[in-house]
Amino acid sequence: MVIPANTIAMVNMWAITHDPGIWVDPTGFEPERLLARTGGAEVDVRGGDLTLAPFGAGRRACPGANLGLATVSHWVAQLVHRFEWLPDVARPVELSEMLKLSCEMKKPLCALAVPRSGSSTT
Ligand code: HEM
Repeated sequence: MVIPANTIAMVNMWAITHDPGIWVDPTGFEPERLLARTGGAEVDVRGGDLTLAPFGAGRRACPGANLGLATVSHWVAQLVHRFEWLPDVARPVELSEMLKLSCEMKKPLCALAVPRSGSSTT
């Protein structure tokens, strides 16, 4: 195969992360599949394992990966700790996807965040 000069080539991460040859039930929402302690796979998300590379890999991999992992974990922990999350009946969760430059949710994810009693929201 000849790839013409100046072609912009992109890795199809969606196809890799939905490959049934790698993932059991690839479209199922099972975050625990990535936790070794719950029987999931031990995946190096920092680019050492191309079955899942949210920060890219190789020379141009994300230099902010460690900061990203620390801050996102912190935000999620704070949001779960400080709020109770309830479904928004007017806007139910719909997991359909839409392919743009990256894969996005077709409909925005909406939920009601209710401060937990005794928890300061500042
Ligand atoms: C969860 C958070 C983050 C995710 C998922 C993410 C993901 C990515 C991805 C996929 C790339 C492209 C890698 C490639 O081309 O192979 C990238 C590049 C990059 N990221 Fe991040 N990133 C995150 C946080 C950050 C943070 C916190 C910083 C800076 C403080 C940062 C700075 C950069 C820079 C400068 C590049 C370009 C690297 C280059 O082209 O050489 N990222 N990121």
